[in-house]
Amino acid sequence: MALHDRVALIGLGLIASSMAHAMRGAGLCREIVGHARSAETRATALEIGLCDRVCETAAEAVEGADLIVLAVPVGAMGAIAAEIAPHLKPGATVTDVGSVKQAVITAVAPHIPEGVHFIPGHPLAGTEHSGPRSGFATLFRNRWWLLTPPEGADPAAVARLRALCEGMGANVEEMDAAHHDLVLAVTSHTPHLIAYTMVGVADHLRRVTQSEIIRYSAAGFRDFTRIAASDPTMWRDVFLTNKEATLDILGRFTEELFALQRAIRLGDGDHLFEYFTRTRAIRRGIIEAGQDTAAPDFGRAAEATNGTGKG
Ligand SMILES: NC(=O)c1ccc[n+]([C@@H]2O[C@H](COP(=O)([O-])OP(=O)(O)OC[C@H]3O[C@@H](n4cnc5c(N)ncnc54)[C@H](O)[C@@H]3O)[C@@H](O)[C@H]2O)c1
Ligand SMILES: O=C(O)C(=O)C[C@]1(C(=O)O)C=C[C@@H](O)C=C1
Repeated sequence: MALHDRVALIGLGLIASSMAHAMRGAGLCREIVGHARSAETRATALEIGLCDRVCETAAEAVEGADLIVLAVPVGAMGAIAAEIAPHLKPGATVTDVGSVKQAVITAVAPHIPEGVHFIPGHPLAGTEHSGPRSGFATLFRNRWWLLTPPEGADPAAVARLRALCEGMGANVEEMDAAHHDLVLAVTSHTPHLIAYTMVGVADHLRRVTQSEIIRYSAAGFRDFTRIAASDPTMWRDVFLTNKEATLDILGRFTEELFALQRAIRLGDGDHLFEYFTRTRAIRRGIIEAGQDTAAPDFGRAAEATNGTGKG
């Protein structure tokens, strides 16, 4: 079931390499051409069989491709789009996998020539690892893949991309890019910032307590360290480009944190108990819905901000 004959992967890290494995495994394309900036990554991609061919430039890689996947950090998307634009085949589809959507659209869309489809996307799946060796075929299985097609996008091109994502095991949902950025600020971006901060706090303490932080690391903190080991370039770009929504959610987070801090100081056990009971119910609800690994609750996130995106 080859949905696209030739797929060009621009950037050969965790997401692109997982796509290569998944597309190959399911026979979703005939040929995979790849490009990465470094010669070392290109050599690795060939050595482990990620791509049929690798090219030194992105422009070369997209020549004749039916589907082009931009799988580089969000801040690098615009420059890549400018470079590949003159080389895109009429009728081809360009998508991306960036964690932020509005900024990618602003950076990429102006470069896409008439007759080429641009359908932004974001798989809600990942790990703290990066690079061409970190990918695996099942990464997207039972996870969401959000598409944010612009108004008037070609339905056939959207359907083909949707089928590709589904062929890799993902559940596809379409949504507006601004809504995407708000939802992800709640479910992914702010949680990452909190993890980075907590590990930073522990790092400062480590200087006081020597190796105790490492030695007595409990499960909760270990989970934070996994998240905080994620790629610094990728996450720098996420916060720089999803600034407004992240600051909105961070403001709400800070208010709630202060309320909990106050309850602790005042010995207000009822407040703490009620709060923790509510959060436990949310976790249980997610598990009962069978979505413990995959799904943010899009409806609830919108409601929490009055559905306006501004709160
Ligand atoms: N890691 C995750 O959990 C995850 C999940 C979903 C989406 N994403 C998004 O997918 C994209 C790729 O992330 P990844 O985890 O595969 O990253 P990665 O670090 O594993 O790979 C990134 C690739 O982009 C290349 N690259 C970096 N800067 C570049 C530049 N300036 N110009 C050209 N190429 C450049 C790197 O050489 C590498 O090949 C990002 O936009 C990220 O936001 C990541
Ligand atoms: O599991 C992880 O390591 C992730 O952080 C993956 C995760 C997420 O927050 O869920 C991170 C960023 C992406 O854009 C999508 C998925």
